[in-house]
Amino acid sequence: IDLNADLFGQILTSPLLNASGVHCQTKEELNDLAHTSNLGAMVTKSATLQARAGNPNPRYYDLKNGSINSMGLPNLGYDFYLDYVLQEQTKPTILSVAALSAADAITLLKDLQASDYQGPTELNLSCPNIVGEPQLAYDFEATDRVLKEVFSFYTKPLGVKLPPYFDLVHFDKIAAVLNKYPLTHVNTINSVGNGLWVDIEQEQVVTKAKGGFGGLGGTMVLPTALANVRALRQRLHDSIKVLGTGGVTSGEDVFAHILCGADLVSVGTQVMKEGLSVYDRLAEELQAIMAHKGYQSLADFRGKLKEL
Ligand SMILES: CC(C)(C)CCc1c(C(=O)O)[nH]c(=O)[nH]c1=O
Repeated sequence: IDLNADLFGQILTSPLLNASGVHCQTKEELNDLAHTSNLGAMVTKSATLQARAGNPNPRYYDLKNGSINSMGLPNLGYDFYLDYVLQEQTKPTILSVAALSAADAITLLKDLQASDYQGPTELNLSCPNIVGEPQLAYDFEATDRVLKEVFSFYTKPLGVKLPPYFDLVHFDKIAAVLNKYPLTHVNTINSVGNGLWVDIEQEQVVTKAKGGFGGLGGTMVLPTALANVRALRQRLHDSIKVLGTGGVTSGEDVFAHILCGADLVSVGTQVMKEGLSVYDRLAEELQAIMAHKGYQSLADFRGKLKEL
Protein backbone atom coordinates (compact mmCIF):
# COMPACT_ATOMS: atom_id res chain seq x y z
CA ILE A 1 0.00 0.00 0.00
CA ASP A 2 1.31 3.46 -0.76
CA LEU A 3 0.09 6.91 0.28
CA ASN A 4 1.87 8.52 -2.66
CA ALA A 5 0.38 11.77 -3.93
CA ASP A 6 1.43 14.33 -6.50
CA LEU A 7 2.14 17.96 -5.68
CA PHE A 8 2.35 19.67 -9.08
CA GLY A 9 4.84 17.16 -10.43
CA GLN A 10 6.60 16.33 -7.14
CA ILE A 11 5.78 12.84 -5.80
CA LEU A 12 4.99 12.95 -2.08
CA THR A 13 5.06 9.82 0.08
CA SER A 14 2.13 11.19 2.10
CA PRO A 15 -0.88 13.29 1.01
CA LEU A 16 -0.84 15.16 4.32
CA LEU A 17 0.03 18.85 4.73
CA ASN A 18 -0.23 21.39 7.51
CA ALA A 19 -3.04 23.94 7.23
CA SER A 20 -1.54 27.36 6.58
CA GLY A 21 -1.36 29.31 9.80
CA VAL A 22 -0.67 26.36 12.07
CA HIS A 23 2.96 25.80 13.16
CA CYS A 24 4.36 27.53 10.07
CA GLN A 25 5.12 31.15 10.98
CA THR A 26 8.74 31.14 12.22
CA LYS A 27 11.91 29.54 10.89
CA GLU A 28 11.86 27.12 13.84
CA GLU A 29 8.30 26.07 13.09
CA LEU A 30 9.04 25.63 9.38
CA ASN A 31 12.12 23.54 10.24
CA ASP A 32 9.95 21.39 12.52
CA LEU A 33 7.61 20.76 9.59
CA ALA A 34 10.56 19.89 7.35
CA HIS A 35 11.49 17.15 9.85
CA THR A 36 7.97 15.83 10.46
CA SER A 37 7.48 12.29 9.17
CA ASN A 38 4.32 11.59 7.17
CA LEU A 39 3.93 15.30 6.42
CA GLY A 40 4.25 15.04 2.64
CA ALA A 41 4.45 18.75 1.95
CA MET A 42 4.20 21.97 3.95
CA VAL A 43 2.53 25.36 3.64
CA THR A 44 3.84 28.64 5.05
CA LYS A 45 1.77 31.08 7.11
CA SER A 46 0.10 33.50 4.66
CA ALA A 47 2.65 36.24 4.06
CA THR A 48 1.82 39.92 3.62
CA LEU A 49 4.05 42.57 2.01
CA GLN A 50 5.09 43.86 5.45
CA ALA A 51 5.63 41.76 8.58
CA ARG A 52 2.68 41.88 10.97
CA ALA A 53 2.38 41.35 14.72
CA GLY A 54 -1.25 40.30 14.30
CA ASN A 55 -4.01 40.68 16.84
CA PRO A 56 -3.52 40.87 20.63
CA ASN A 57 -3.82 37.69 22.67
CA PRO A 58 -5.90 35.71 23.36
CA ARG A 59 -6.25 35.08 19.63
CA TYR A 60 -6.46 31.28 19.48
CA TYR A 61 -8.70 29.20 21.76
CA ASP A 62 -9.05 25.43 21.92
CA LEU A 63 -12.59 24.05 22.05
CA LYS A 64 -13.88 20.53 22.83
CA ASN A 65 -14.96 20.12 19.20
CA GLY A 66 -12.44 22.35 17.44
CA SER A 67 -10.97 25.82 17.71
CA ILE A 68 -11.67 29.51 17.21
CA ASN A 69 -9.06 32.05 16.07
CA SER A 70 -8.65 35.67 15.19
CA MET A 71 -4.89 35.71 14.68
CA GLY A 72 -4.92 38.83 12.50
CA LEU A 73 -2.40 37.56 9.95
CA PRO A 74 0.73 37.60 12.14
CA ASN A 75 3.67 36.80 9.87
CA LEU A 76 7.34 37.64 9.33
CA GLY A 77 6.64 39.29 5.99
CA TYR A 78 6.78 38.21 2.37
CA ASP A 79 10.58 38.68 2.05
CA PHE A 80 11.22 36.21 4.88
CA TYR A 81 9.07 33.44 3.38
CA LEU A 82 10.39 34.06 -0.14
CA ASP A 83 13.91 33.65 1.23
CA TYR A 84 12.81 30.48 3.05
CA VAL A 85 11.38 28.81 -0.04
CA LEU A 86 14.36 29.88 -2.16
CA GLN A 87 17.18 29.10 0.27
CA GLU A 88 15.95 26.87 3.09
CA GLN A 89 13.24 24.54 1.89
CA THR A 90 14.05 20.83 2.04
CA LYS A 91 10.51 19.46 1.79
CA PRO A 92 8.05 20.43 -1.00
CA THR A 93 6.58 23.73 0.17
CA ILE A 94 3.63 25.85 -0.91
CA LEU A 95 4.20 29.58 -0.36
CA SER A 96 0.99 31.08 1.01
CA VAL A 97 0.43 34.79 0.40
CA ALA A 98 -2.25 37.21 1.53
CA ALA A 99 -2.97 40.90 1.31
CA LEU A 100 -5.17 43.38 3.07
CA SER A 101 -6.17 44.88 -0.27
CA ALA A 102 -6.38 43.66 -3.85
CA ALA A 103 -3.75 46.25 -4.75
CA ASP A 104 -1.29 44.76 -2.25
CA ALA A 105 -1.95 41.29 -3.64
CA ILE A 106 -1.06 42.51 -7.12
CA THR A 107 2.12 44.19 -5.84
CA LEU A 108 3.20 41.06 -4.00
CA LEU A 109 2.51 38.73 -6.94
CA LYS A 110 4.31 41.05 -9.39
CA ASP A 111 7.38 40.83 -7.15
CA LEU A 112 6.99 37.05 -6.97
CA GLN A 113 6.71 36.85 -10.77
CA ALA A 114 10.00 38.77 -11.04
CA SER A 115 11.69 36.59 -8.41
CA ASP A 116 13.68 33.35 -8.89
CA TYR A 117 10.96 31.34 -7.12
CA GLN A 118 9.35 28.85 -9.51
CA GLY A 119 7.46 26.77 -6.95
CA PRO A 120 3.76 26.62 -6.01
CA THR A 121 2.06 29.62 -4.45
CA GLU A 122 -1.36 29.87 -2.83
CA LEU A 123 -3.26 33.16 -2.72
CA ASN A 124 -5.44 33.43 0.37
CA LEU A 125 -8.76 34.77 -0.92
CA SER A 126 -10.23 35.05 2.56
CA CYS A 127 -8.64 38.46 2.71
CA PRO A 128 -10.69 41.49 3.50
CA ASN A 129 -11.87 43.36 0.44
CA ILE A 130 -12.67 47.06 0.43
CA VAL A 131 -14.15 48.18 3.75
CA GLY A 132 -17.87 47.57 3.92
CA GLU A 133 -17.68 44.78 1.34
CA PRO A 134 -17.61 41.06 2.22
CA GLN A 135 -14.27 39.24 2.14
CA LEU A 136 -12.91 38.94 -1.39
CA ALA A 137 -13.93 35.31 -1.96
CA TYR A 138 -17.55 36.15 -1.10
CA ASP A 139 -17.59 38.86 -3.78
CA PHE A 140 -17.60 36.87 -7.02
CA GLU A 141 -17.15 39.85 -9.34
CA ALA A 142 -14.23 41.18 -7.26
CA THR A 143 -12.58 37.76 -7.24
CA ASP A 144 -12.96 37.56 -11.02
CA ARG A 145 -11.41 41.04 -11.41
CA VAL A 146 -8.45 40.22 -9.13
CA LEU A 147 -7.72 36.87 -10.80
CA LYS A 148 -8.06 38.45 -14.27
CA GLU A 149 -5.44 41.04 -13.35
CA VAL A 150 -3.17 38.49 -11.64
CA PHE A 151 -3.16 36.13 -14.61
CA SER A 152 -2.49 39.02 -17.00
CA PHE A 153 1.12 38.87 -15.72
CA TYR A 154 1.57 35.83 -13.42
CA THR A 155 2.87 32.73 -15.24
CA LYS A 156 4.08 30.56 -12.34
CA PRO A 157 2.11 27.86 -10.45
CA LEU A 158 -0.69 29.57 -8.49
CA GLY A 159 -3.65 28.28 -6.52
CA VAL A 160 -6.16 29.89 -4.18
CA LYS A 161 -7.30 29.25 -0.58
CA LEU A 162 -11.07 29.54 -0.30
CA PRO A 163 -13.43 30.15 2.60
CA PRO A 164 -16.36 27.76 2.91
CA TYR A 165 -19.50 28.34 0.85
CA PHE A 166 -22.92 27.30 2.11
CA ASP A 167 -25.20 27.73 -0.90
CA LEU A 168 -25.18 25.49 -3.99
CA VAL A 169 -25.47 28.56 -6.21
CA HIS A 170 -22.36 29.97 -4.55
CA PHE A 171 -20.49 26.73 -5.44
CA ASP A 172 -21.63 27.28 -9.05
CA LYS A 173 -20.60 30.95 -9.03
CA ILE A 174 -17.11 30.56 -7.54
CA ALA A 175 -16.36 27.53 -9.73
CA ALA A 176 -17.45 29.46 -12.84
CA VAL A 177 -14.97 32.19 -11.94
CA LEU A 178 -12.10 29.84 -11.03
CA ASN A 179 -12.54 27.71 -14.17
CA LYS A 180 -11.64 30.77 -16.27
CA TYR A 181 -8.06 30.79 -14.94
CA PRO A 182 -5.03 28.46 -15.18
CA LEU A 183 -5.00 27.70 -11.45
CA THR A 184 -2.91 24.77 -10.18
CA HIS A 185 -5.29 24.13 -7.29
CA VAL A 186 -7.89 25.32 -4.87
CA ASN A 187 -7.45 24.70 -1.18
CA THR A 188 -10.81 24.38 0.52
CA ILE A 189 -11.81 25.25 3.25
CA ASN A 190 -10.41 28.09 5.25
CA SER A 191 -11.91 28.48 8.73
CA VAL A 192 -15.68 28.97 9.01
CA GLY A 193 -15.84 32.70 9.45
CA ASN A 194 -16.98 34.75 12.40
CA GLY A 195 -18.03 32.12 14.88
CA LEU A 196 -18.34 33.02 18.57
CA TRP A 197 -17.61 31.08 21.76
CA VAL A 198 -18.93 31.99 25.20
CA ASP A 199 -17.13 31.22 28.45
CA ILE A 200 -20.12 30.50 30.70
CA GLU A 201 -18.24 30.80 33.97
CA GLN A 202 -16.68 34.17 33.09
CA GLU A 203 -19.69 35.25 31.02
CA GLN A 204 -17.39 36.55 28.31
CA VAL A 205 -15.92 35.80 24.89
CA VAL A 206 -12.65 33.85 24.63
CA THR A 207 -10.67 35.80 22.00
CA LYS A 208 -9.83 39.50 22.14
CA ALA A 209 -10.07 40.94 18.62
CA LYS A 210 -13.33 41.59 16.79
CA GLY A 211 -15.40 41.34 20.00
CA GLY A 212 -14.62 37.62 20.17
CA PHE A 213 -15.74 36.72 16.65
CA GLY A 214 -13.29 34.34 14.97
CA GLY A 215 -12.71 31.59 12.44
CA LEU A 216 -13.81 28.07 13.39
CA GLY A 217 -11.75 24.95 12.75
CA GLY A 218 -11.54 21.37 13.87
CA THR A 219 -13.99 18.50 13.93
CA MET A 220 -17.05 20.78 14.02
CA VAL A 221 -16.31 21.98 10.45
CA LEU A 222 -15.74 18.55 8.88
CA PRO A 223 -19.18 18.27 7.15
CA THR A 224 -18.73 21.76 5.68
CA ALA A 225 -15.20 20.94 4.53
CA LEU A 226 -16.32 17.67 2.90
CA ALA A 227 -19.19 19.46 1.14
CA ASN A 228 -16.86 22.14 -0.26
CA VAL A 229 -14.28 19.58 -1.41
CA ARG A 230 -16.99 17.51 -3.10
CA ALA A 231 -18.84 20.47 -4.66
CA LEU A 232 -15.69 22.07 -6.05
CA ARG A 233 -14.30 18.77 -7.34
CA GLN A 234 -17.60 18.18 -9.17
CA ARG A 235 -17.48 21.67 -10.74
CA LEU A 236 -13.81 22.49 -11.42
CA HIS A 237 -11.82 21.45 -14.50
CA ASP A 238 -9.73 18.34 -13.85
CA SER A 239 -6.61 20.47 -14.39
CA ILE A 240 -7.34 22.26 -11.11
CA LYS A 241 -6.35 20.10 -8.14
CA VAL A 242 -8.34 20.19 -4.91
CA LEU A 243 -6.55 20.34 -1.56
CA GLY A 244 -8.95 19.39 1.23
CA THR A 245 -8.65 21.24 4.53
CA GLY A 246 -10.93 21.25 7.53
CA GLY A 247 -12.02 19.04 10.35
CA VAL A 248 -9.45 16.24 10.06
CA THR A 249 -8.85 14.41 13.35
CA SER A 250 -8.55 10.79 12.16
CA GLY A 251 -7.55 8.54 9.26
CA GLU A 252 -11.24 8.16 8.49
CA ASP A 253 -11.51 11.92 8.00
CA VAL A 254 -8.54 11.86 5.61
CA PHE A 255 -10.20 8.95 3.77
CA ALA A 256 -13.47 10.93 3.55
CA HIS A 257 -11.72 14.02 2.13
CA ILE A 258 -10.04 11.90 -0.56
CA LEU A 259 -13.30 10.05 -1.31
CA CYS A 260 -14.85 13.50 -1.90
CA GLY A 261 -12.10 14.27 -4.39
CA ALA A 262 -9.19 15.76 -2.44
CA ASP A 263 -5.75 15.23 -3.99
CA LEU A 264 -4.01 16.27 -0.76
CA VAL A 265 -5.35 16.83 2.76
CA SER A 266 -4.27 19.47 5.30
CA VAL A 267 -4.55 19.32 9.05
CA GLY A 268 -4.66 22.42 11.27
CA THR A 269 -6.56 22.41 14.56
CA GLN A 270 -5.62 18.79 15.35
CA VAL A 271 -1.92 19.76 15.12
CA MET A 272 -2.58 22.41 17.79
CA LYS A 273 -4.25 19.79 19.98
CA GLU A 274 -1.99 16.78 19.42
CA GLY A 275 1.30 18.10 18.06
CA LEU A 276 3.15 17.13 14.91
CA SER A 277 3.04 13.43 15.81
CA VAL A 278 -0.55 13.55 14.56
CA TYR A 279 0.77 12.99 11.02
CA ASP A 280 2.22 9.57 11.91
CA ARG A 281 -1.10 8.58 13.51
CA LEU A 282 -3.18 9.78 10.55
CA ALA A 283 -0.94 8.01 8.01
CA GLU A 284 -1.10 4.79 10.02
CA GLU A 285 -4.89 4.98 10.39
CA LEU A 286 -5.34 5.74 6.67
CA GLN A 287 -3.14 2.79 5.70
CA ALA A 288 -5.16 0.49 7.99
CA ILE A 289 -8.43 1.63 6.41
CA MET A 290 -7.02 1.08 2.90
CA ALA A 291 -5.70 -2.37 3.85
CA HIS A 292 -9.07 -3.34 5.29
CA LYS A 293 -10.84 -2.21 2.12
CA GLY A 294 -8.27 -3.67 -0.28
CA TYR A 295 -7.08 -0.36 -1.74
CA GLN A 296 -3.44 -0.16 -2.91
CA SER A 297 -3.22 3.56 -3.64
CA LEU A 298 -5.17 6.79 -3.09
CA ALA A 299 -6.18 6.79 -6.75
CA ASP A 300 -8.15 3.57 -6.13
CA PHE A 301 -10.81 5.57 -4.23
CA ARG A 302 -10.17 9.30 -4.84
CA GLY A 303 -13.36 11.09 -5.84
CA LYS A 304 -15.39 7.86 -5.85
CA LEU A 305 -17.96 8.86 -3.24
CA LYS A 306 -21.18 7.12 -4.16
CA GLU A 307 -24.65 8.68 -4.10
CA LEU A 308 -27.72 6.76 -3.04
C1 LIG B 1 -8.65 36.09 8.16
C2 LIG B 1 -7.49 36.89 7.62
C3 LIG B 1 -6.78 37.60 8.76
C4 LIG B 1 -8.00 37.91 6.64
C5 LIG B 1 -6.53 35.95 6.86
C6 LIG B 1 -5.62 35.09 7.71
C7 LIG B 1 -6.34 33.98 8.42
C8 LIG B 1 -6.39 33.90 9.80
C9 LIG B 1 -5.75 34.91 10.68
O1 LIG B 1 -4.52 35.14 10.53
O2 LIG B 1 -6.49 35.41 11.55
N1 LIG B 1 -7.06 32.89 10.42
C10 LIG B 1 -7.70 31.91 9.70
O3 LIG B 1 -8.32 30.97 10.27
N2 LIG B 1 -7.64 31.95 8.34
C11 LIG B 1 -7.01 32.96 7.67
O4 LIG B 1 -7.01 32.95 6.42
